[in-house]
Amino acid sequence: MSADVLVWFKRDLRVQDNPVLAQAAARGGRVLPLFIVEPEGWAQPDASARQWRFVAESLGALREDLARLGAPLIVRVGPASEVLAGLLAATGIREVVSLEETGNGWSYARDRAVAGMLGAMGVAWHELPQMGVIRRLKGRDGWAARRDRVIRGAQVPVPEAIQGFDLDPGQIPEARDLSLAFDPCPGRQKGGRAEALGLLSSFLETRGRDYRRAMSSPLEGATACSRLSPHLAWGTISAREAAEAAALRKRQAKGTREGWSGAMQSFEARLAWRDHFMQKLEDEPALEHRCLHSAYEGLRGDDAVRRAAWEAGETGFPFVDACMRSLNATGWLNFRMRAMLVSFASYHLWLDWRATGPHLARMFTDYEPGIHWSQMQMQSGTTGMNTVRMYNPVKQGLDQDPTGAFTRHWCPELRELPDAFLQEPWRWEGAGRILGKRYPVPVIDLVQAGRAAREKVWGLRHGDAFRSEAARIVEKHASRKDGGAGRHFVNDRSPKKARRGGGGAGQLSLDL
Ligand SMILES: Cc1cc2nc3c(=O)[nH]c(=O)nc-3n(C[C@H](O)[C@H](O)[C@H](O)COP(=O)(O)OP(=O)(O)OC[C@H]3O[C@@H](n4cnc5c(N)ncnc54)[C@H](O)[C@@H]3O)c2cc1C
Repeated sequence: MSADVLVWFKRDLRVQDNPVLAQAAARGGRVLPLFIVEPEGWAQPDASARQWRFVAESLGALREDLARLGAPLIVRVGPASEVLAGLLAATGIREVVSLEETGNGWSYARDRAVAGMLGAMGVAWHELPQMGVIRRLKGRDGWAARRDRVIRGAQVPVPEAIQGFDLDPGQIPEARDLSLAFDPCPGRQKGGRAEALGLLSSFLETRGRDYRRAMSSPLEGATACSRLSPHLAWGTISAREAAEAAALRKRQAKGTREGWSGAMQSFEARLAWRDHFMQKLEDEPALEHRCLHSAYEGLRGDDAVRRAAWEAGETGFPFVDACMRSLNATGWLNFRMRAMLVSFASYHLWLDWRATGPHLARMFTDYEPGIHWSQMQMQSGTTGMNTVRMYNPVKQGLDQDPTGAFTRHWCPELRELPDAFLQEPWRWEGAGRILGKRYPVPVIDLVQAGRAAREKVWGLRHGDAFRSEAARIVEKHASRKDGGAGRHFVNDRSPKKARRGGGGAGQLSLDL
């Protein structure tokens, strides 16, 4: 029997490889494709105008794609429960279908409220699995193989046509309509399916060849990385589409010596990390707010002055400042530079990851709660199971920006500094002309702050109680050797101790 269905688009803003749309169309009745702009969600501390603008562009493109199928996207502004209740009452629809969302705490609470409301109305809500993340997972054993099966599976075909409802499509609001704070981002990536496809093909045709070598360079990484992250975060392209294209590229490159094979292998691995980290938040939503290992609770605090300097790219450490200014202006940074910004804030500035995480979340156009909060904790050393990695920003600057071109571009105040002193201007004889005048004096003493952090962190990583809690965390969240390659597909634990079931109390990797 055919039935009318409301399709609630969330972070799956595409018609291709979209099981939600396909399922609704298969019911044979009319389809109401809906996106709800929830002002309360956009008022959360992790949301920003740059993210909204990306979403708004993606909604415009989705609206056109859906219109071609026969039913343009309906956009409504308001609390999800109210919008859904109103449309369901007006149309008589009795079924809602959406993807399972692994979002922040706010969206989790919103979904529970919606489930209660739909249940009370007697409306069925079908939430479909979102690719590699598995809801109500019993344990990590076998997870990677299950994830791989979904990602390597066939794409879901686009429905040939859908029949919609005669409703006002509604305006896609501007950032100012949502009272979002001023957020200039001249280098922001654009939203929309065509942008995603363009990035995928240029990555696979040319840009990705040097992926392995160049991904950690602040200059080259912006070109050599896929730049698909905001598109994957908002679903203008599916992870399965990206993985399938990468696998095809790998097959085409077989036998050639062009480096594509290795590049694609690394790219596929990162697509798997995406699901792996999102699975952690799915399994433990509290990790957005609480240290995974309780021993780290209350260890650090907030310091408004240090945090403001860090957020503005005014810490007096040129490479840190260049990375932050670049992020603020473009909405993107490569993995290593993100990790260094967090490590510097958490260890040298001794700031709690919950104080620094919201700024980074807002600055990332690609903000994806499951990756973000897992990584914030990992790079702050609060998981209890990962190698503690403290980056030295001077060494990182010298290693990753050997010519100083990136640092000078984002910190033009330092242009005249000789290369040898660019990352440590305080050591230069002419420092008095610049420091405290055009460029800040360092906010901390790097050596002392590093030593103090090391001692505090070391002091905690001992004892049976620490180890038994760490072992529980490894059991629940760590990768297993079951992804097909016979090894951990992501190195997400301290290897020695974890292997013995002790939970990785040992390693402190210093980058000094
Ligand atoms: C503190 C911190 C916060 C982060 N927050 C986010 C976030 O909010 N959203 C986000 O998409 N990524 C986040 N990352 C991971 C990573 O930095 C970005 O995914 C990557 O830089 C995006 O660029 P790209 O699309 O060109 O990546 P590529 O290198 O081309 O990788 C392809 C895709 O794989 C996934 N991926 C890549 N690296 C990782 C990783 N280390 N962990 C999980 N997935 C990965 C992403 O979906 C990415 O788009 C964070 C990393 C750190 C250290």
